[in-house]
Amino acid sequence: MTYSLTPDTNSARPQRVRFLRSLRRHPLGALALGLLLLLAAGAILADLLAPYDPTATDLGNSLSGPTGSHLLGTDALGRDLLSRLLFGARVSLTGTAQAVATVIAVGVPIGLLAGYLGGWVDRVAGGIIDVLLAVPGIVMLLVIVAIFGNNESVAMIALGVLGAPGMARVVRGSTIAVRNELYIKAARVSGLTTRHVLVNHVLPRVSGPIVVRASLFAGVALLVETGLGFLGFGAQPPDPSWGNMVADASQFVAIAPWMLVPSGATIALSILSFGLLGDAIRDSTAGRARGADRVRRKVAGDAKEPAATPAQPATETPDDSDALLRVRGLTVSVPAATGQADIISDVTLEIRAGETVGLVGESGCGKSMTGRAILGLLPQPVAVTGGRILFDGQDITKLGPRQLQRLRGAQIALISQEPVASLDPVFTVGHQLKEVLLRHQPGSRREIARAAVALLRDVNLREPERVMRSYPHQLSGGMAQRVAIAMALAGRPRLLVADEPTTALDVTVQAEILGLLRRLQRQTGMAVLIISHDWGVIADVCERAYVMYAGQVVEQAPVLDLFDGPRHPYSAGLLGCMPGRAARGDLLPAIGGRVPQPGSWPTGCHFSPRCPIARDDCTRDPVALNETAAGHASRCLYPLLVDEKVFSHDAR
Ligand SMILES: Nc1ncnc2c1ncn2[C@@H]1O[C@H](COP(=O)(O)OP(=O)(O)OP(=O)(O)O)[C@@H](O)[C@H]1O
Repeated sequence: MTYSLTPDTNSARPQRVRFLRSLRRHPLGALALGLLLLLAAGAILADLLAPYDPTATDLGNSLSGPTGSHLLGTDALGRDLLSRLLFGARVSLTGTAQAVATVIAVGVPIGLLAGYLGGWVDRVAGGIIDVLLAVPGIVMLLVIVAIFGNNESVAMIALGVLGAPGMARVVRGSTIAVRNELYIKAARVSGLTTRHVLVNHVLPRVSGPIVVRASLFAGVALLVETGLGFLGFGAQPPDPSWGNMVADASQFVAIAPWMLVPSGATIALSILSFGLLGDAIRDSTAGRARGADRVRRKVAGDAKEPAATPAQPATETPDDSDALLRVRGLTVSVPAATGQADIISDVTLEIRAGETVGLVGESGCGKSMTGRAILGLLPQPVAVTGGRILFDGQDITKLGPRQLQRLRGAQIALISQEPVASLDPVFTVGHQLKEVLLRHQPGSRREIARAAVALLRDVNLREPERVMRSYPHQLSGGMAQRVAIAMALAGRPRLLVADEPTTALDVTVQAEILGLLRRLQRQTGMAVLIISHDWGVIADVCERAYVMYAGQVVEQAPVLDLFDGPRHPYSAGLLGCMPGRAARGDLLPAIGGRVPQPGSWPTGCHFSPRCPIARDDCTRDPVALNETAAGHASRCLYPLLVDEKVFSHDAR
């Protein structure tokens, strides 16, 4: 069944209302908009409003100032200046509109694609922009006018093309900023096409700078149009344009200076109005951006550290033969001065269908990069440089962008630690949820809306209909995370990657979200990879866990085995740092030092410089991940020397 949903106009309306309201704080902007609308209306209704034929001469009444019958006076041939001004507006404003439309049509797509896609597209766009910027604009325009006779439309379109690099640069810069926002990544992960994400999510966010730039460019275009008219190009006498009216007036400026006032003042006021309007729009969009930042800061500021919760029984370690996801020897690198630096190295892990597996470690160990590699979402210039990621037998590292897009959302989905930031602030929850549902399942408008409400109910959101109508900033952190989970589930994924899903939430909400994930995992049978630095989260929901340190998996085991008997000093150290595991009255132990940066990993065991039981041979050769018991492996040469007391608070 095919159908289309009518766009959610709710989201556009508040923006318009906000802009109109903000004009109240910018009386000059409002005045400018009013004047421009008046001029446009005058041009459109010139046939009705003009008191005289603009070309009709009356030699007995030439060069008169303002009179009762000629409100703005007459020119040297006795033609009515008001009528000529109204008809001339058609020529001048049409030329301006042509240039502005061209600057938008050429500059915006180039800027969007360059900013969003980056890489070679950005480089090619940069080259085109540089070439266009090197062209001397006015000379080019005169050449074009000379070639195309007096076809002013061609000249104004050419002006638009010459102005496009400026627009492209503004759009590119704004797009790069928006591209890194979490909700754009979330939209990509949910399987939406690049075109859809660009048009529906990026474009609305960069529309402010586009309108500002277009408004300022309109002033320039009007100046150029009237300049061409003044030089005798474009509309030819007796037809009026504002430019040729100025040219006519300049011949009689000594004997009839008034004649210059109507056309000159109209041009000056119009250019000024475009500038003032641009300023007003800029102020209004800057206010909106500040508002969005405040919401984001509030969410981040409200975040509290989660607390530990009791462990659940672990299951047996699965064998890898039927694993849904098999990561084998994965290496991810970034270009560096010395060639390339590995960010993660030789990571091997697996997750079976229906299993919940944890990936735990300090900040900077490479957990998120592992998750992103699984989703095919590594940020440029980071890239997979070794190993395989087999999802249901298919190597993800070999897939092209389109195939990856089909996989994301439908097969593998993501939820992140910043739920509000992962939703587009411009659209209602309902709009975004329906958009993702529509991507994954056909259905009538009514069916999709019903499915969206059902999904929100599934994630325990009370009053789902009200939530559908809400904007992201109207949701609490917990509600936003439930919405993000609903969106991730919309494509019925077989694997869910949850990157720190509860870090930004307070303790009570964290427990609710973990409970929800457990229930959904049981109901849907999907596999879940939970990335966290918090053992409490791992213990609460995971059956097995992988401990990462400096880009490597250093230990893997069922969660209970890890808690009972870690076999790597790093895991032991991390577990020992948990407040709940220290003896009453004791200072908390700590692991001295820091995680080494990619490119400066030590030879041999990466953890050796911080390890209290390290020996000489630990720093000699790379250490392999060896099985210490069934389903339990450690990258340590002395796993049996490890116990939780290898660290003390003195290590600080
Ligand atoms: N875009 C990037 N380009 C180059 N290096 C990066 C980039 N993003 C992250 N890194 C580096 O990769 C390493 C691993 O980062 P990653 O985000 O995977 O760590 P993490 O364990 O998930 O930590 P956190 O919990 O803080 O996100 C870090 O040393 C980081 O500096």
